[in-house]
Amino acid sequence: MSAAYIMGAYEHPTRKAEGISVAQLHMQSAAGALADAGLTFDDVDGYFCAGDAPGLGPMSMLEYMNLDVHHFDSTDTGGSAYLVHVAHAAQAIASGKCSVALITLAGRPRAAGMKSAKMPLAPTPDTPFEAPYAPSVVEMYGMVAARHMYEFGTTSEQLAWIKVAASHHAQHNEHAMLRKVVTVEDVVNSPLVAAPLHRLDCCVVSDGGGALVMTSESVARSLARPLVKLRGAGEAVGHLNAGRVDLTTSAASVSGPRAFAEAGITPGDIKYASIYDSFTITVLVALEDLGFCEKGKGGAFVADGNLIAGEGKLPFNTDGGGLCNNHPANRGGMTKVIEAVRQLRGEAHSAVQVPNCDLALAHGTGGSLATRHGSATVILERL
Ligand SMILES: CC(=O)CC(=O)SCCNC(=O)CCNC(=O)[C@H](O)C(C)(C)COP(=O)(O)OP(=O)(O)OC[C@H]1O[C@@H](n2cnc3c(N)ncnc32)[C@H](O)[C@@H]1OP(=O)(O)O
Repeated sequence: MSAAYIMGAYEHPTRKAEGISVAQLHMQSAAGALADAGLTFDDVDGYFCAGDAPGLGPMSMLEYMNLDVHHFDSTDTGGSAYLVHVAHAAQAIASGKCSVALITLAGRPRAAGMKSAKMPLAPTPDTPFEAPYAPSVVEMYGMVAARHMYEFGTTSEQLAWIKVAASHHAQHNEHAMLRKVVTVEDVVNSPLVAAPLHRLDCCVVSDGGGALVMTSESVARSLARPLVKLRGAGEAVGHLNAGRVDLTTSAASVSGPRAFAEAGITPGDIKYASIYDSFTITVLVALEDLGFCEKGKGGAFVADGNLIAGEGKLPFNTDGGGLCNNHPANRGGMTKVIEAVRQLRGEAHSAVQVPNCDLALAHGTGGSLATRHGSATVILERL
């Protein structure tokens, strides 16, 4: 496959979008990413969005943004969709369908008063055993955490370290929703939302958006921005219903190895990792499944600050992640790629910038690990 590069990245600064529509958030994010790349709306010939886009997805947004594209894609795998889009944009660029691909995300659940952790999941054909109980998403992840504790002895304190690390990073992010540094005690003493997960084990509810611009190699080399190349990508859908009960292994165990094989590297080569963090347990399971540690050893791996930039072995989510910074539209995958791009360009906050960051991983999860879910992993390289 010929090379594709992420040349523009933009995270909308708002966290509460009063008086601004979802379509406007998409468009403002797109404008930010294009300006970052040094391109304009007229340069875009490929467009990617998911179910958060208003109206009929690409049809409505192409009209709204007055884009004339040769190729579009509205694959929706929840929070992992935007990492799938990165991979699909690269394929479209490689096959000559487009040379400047725009990917956008936006939403305003906070302004709309939605607390998805407290809302019952809509019944779908693939959740026949769970739907009758009308669980919320955090209750589904609570089951995963409880099972991980039962199988491997993982503790609430170990999970709490993930929020602690995110908060250490968020204190430096002027846009982060939660900038207060928290302790393990703060997390385990916060109210239980769905046992064993506490309020501070959860991501924030935020409004906002984000966008990425991917280009062909020839366009990339004509721009005055650092070259961030897609080196490998993997995607997978996990099904955990119909009697198959393994709540502690996710589809990251498939998407991760696929991405590493394509990139020709191993987890030990990764200098920075953006890991989808709807809840602390989402991170822990992904770290194991991506191969950063053995299955069952995630608790020990994340403890004692191992994910904190400058202190631990694997700096993660240095923008504060969904746990503290931003989980726009209740879908965090886009921000995972954006912070990885900042790290590779050397544009992360100086307090959290990883020295010589040349290889980064971004991982997205969509859906619920306790049932069906989509995983997408991308490995990015700074040339
Ligand atoms: C694959 C996937 O995994 C897909 C997904 O992405 S699923 C994830 C989708 N998103 C969610 O589920 C959102 C999860 N979070 C929530 O629903 C809510 O934040 C929550 C239920 C955890 C808390 O809501 P709440 O109990 O009503 O708290 P709220 O009244 O808003 O705030 C009370 C305090 O807690 C704080 N707080 C709220 N949410 C917090 C959070 N996530 N972390 C830390 N503190 C939080 C507030 O800042 C506030 O602090 P002060 O009293 O100091 O002002």
